[in-house]
This record gives sequence, C-alpha cells and structure tokens, in this order.
Amino acid sequence: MSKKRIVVALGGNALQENPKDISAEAQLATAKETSKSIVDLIEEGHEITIVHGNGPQVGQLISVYEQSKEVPTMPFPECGAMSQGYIGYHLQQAIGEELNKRNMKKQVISIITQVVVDKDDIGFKNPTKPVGSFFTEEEARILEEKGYVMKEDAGRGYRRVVPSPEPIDIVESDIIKNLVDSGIIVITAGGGGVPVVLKEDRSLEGVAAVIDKDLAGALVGEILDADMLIILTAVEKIYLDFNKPSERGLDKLSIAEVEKYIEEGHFAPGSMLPKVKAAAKFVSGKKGRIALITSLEKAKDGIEGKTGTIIE
Ligand SMILES: Nc1ncnc2c1ncn2[C@@H]1O[C@H](COP(=O)(O)OP(=O)(O)O)[C@@H](O)[C@H]1O
Ligand SMILES: NC(=O)OP(=O)(O)O
Repeated sequence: MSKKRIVVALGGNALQENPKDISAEAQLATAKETSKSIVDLIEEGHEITIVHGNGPQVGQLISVYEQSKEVPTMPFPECGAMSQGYIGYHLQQAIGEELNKRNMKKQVISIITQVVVDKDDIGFKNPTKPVGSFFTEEEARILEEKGYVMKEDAGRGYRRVVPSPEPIDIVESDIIKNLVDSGIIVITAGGGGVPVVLKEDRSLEGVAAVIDKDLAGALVGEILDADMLIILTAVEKIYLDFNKPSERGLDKLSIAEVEKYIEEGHFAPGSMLPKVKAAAKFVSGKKGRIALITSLEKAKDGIEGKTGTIIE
C-alpha cells in the first residue's frame, strides 16, 4: 500500500465513547484507545493530520455557563476554543504516549484554529448542527420553552441545534502546511475550527456557530493537497435505508451516486449528510482523491480496501 497524505476526521465516539459518561477521565481514556488506531496508520508510513468533532463538548460547556449564577455566560466562539483546547490536549497527550510506547520519534501538536465563514451564510438563519447531550422528547419541549431550538438526531434522541456555516478558509493554513510538510502530526480545526468572520478592516470576529468538522476536514485536505480524507464515525459503512429492514451497506460511491442518494433522503441531516457532502467536496477538488467513511476500529482495514464506504 502506497504511503498517503491523509486527513482523519474523528467522530464523537472517538472521544466520548459512552455519551452518558462525559467526564474528563472517560474522554482521556477514550482518546488513548483512539490513539492506537491513529498510530497504527502512522506506523504504516502514512502522513496523518487530525481533525476532530466537539459537538457534545461545546454544547456541554455552553450549557454549564448558561446555567451558572456565579460567572457570566461564555460566548460560543470562546466555548469552541475551549473545547478545541481540552480535546486537543487529550489527543496530543494520548497520541504522544502511544508514539513513545512504540519508540516512534514523531512529534504531535494541536493548534487552536480559526476558520473563516461568511457572515451572510444561510446556515445562520437555519440552525442544523446538533450540540450537547441527548434529551427525551419531554425534556426537549421544556428546553424549547427556554428558547433553544431542539431537533431529533438520527433516531438517538433530541439535541439542541445551532447555526453551522460552511468553512471557507483557515487563518492558520500556512502554519499547518509548514508543520505537516516537516513531518509533524498536526491536530487542527478541532470542532470544525472557531468560526470567525473577516471584517472590513481585516480584523477577525468570532461568531456564534459550530462548523461541521467533516466539512472543515475536507478544507484541511484541500489546503494540504491530501490524497485521502478518512471520516471515522460509529458505523462501518454508509447504508441505504439506514435502520430499516431493507438497510444495505455501500462499498463504493461515485459523486453522481452521492447526489442521487442525497436527493432520495438516505442520509440524516446533522449526522451522515454532512459527512457524504464533505467526502464529495474533497473528492471533487482534484482527480485521484478518495474519501473513506468507516468506523475507528476498521480504519486500517478500510485503507486497505477491505471495508468501509469509498467515495471516488
Ligand atoms: N445512511 C446512513 N448510513 C449510516 N449511518 C447513518 C446514516 N444516516 C444517519 N446515520 C447515522 O449517522 C451517524 C454518524 O453521524 P454522527 O454521530 O453525527 O457522527 P460523528 O461520528 O461525527 O459524531 C451514524 O452513527 C448513524 O447513526
Ligand atoms: N463540530 C462538529 O462537527 O462536531 P461533531 O462531529 O462532534 O458533531
């Protein structure tokens, strides 16, 4: 298998394996497990850059601040940056330890990343990104009365949804490229990056939103001119008729098929839909690129073409 430049987008289960245990200890333990699969890929000789989600964490941070009577509410971009910081710290420590255990001399660093969005993005008018914990329908109705927008999330319960504008550019892109070019494992655009808008005077301003990390992963892949985007989530493959008796897994998808199946409504918004869109976007950027959607445990088999869904 030829050595590839790969962007790996880590899903929620790579960080909070059990959504009911959101403690720092549990997240660090999960990050240590996740690191084994990541370092397996590095050991194969691939150049790996990591993007990770923050949906549960950023939502939990926001609600803690909103409920506190002692401290002022912390704005969304700051909570996004905090989530990048502590998730990056867990992954950086876990991957570093796994590299040491295997006597590998590679270095790993996480970067607080700002991602530019359009202030007029349609996503600001229509919140779609699920964040925070899962609630029952009854709990969701009470939260709606407090002014939250709540939506059902792919059959798993109700979650708060927030605006999710498209990522346009990465402020730190040159630094990321230089680090990756010099062989460093970079953790970047965590939680899709802290969303910022570029003002007329060229200054940046954080905005209340959460960018989809898979779309941010596609952008990181574009900036690094990566060969492959791997989206690791809780399912081994993409399915048609997901969760229905007629469910069937897909091994390979062309861009035309992605568009057809999106049209037919096979991919849930806020979960699988942004993943297939991100994969298609990355692959459409340049001939020869491929995207893989599979589970963390199957990442190595997926790269070898043994499982997962390939988009090409
Ligand atoms: N067509 C589909 N095929 C596979 N999974 C799907 C499909 N539609 C929705 N899903 C759901 O999407 C989930 C992945 O989205 P999500 O949990 O938001 O990702 P992340 O791993 O990034 O946190 C899967 O675990 C599955 O429950
Ligand atoms: N920001 C983001 O896409 O997070 P999740 O993958 O955790 O939803």
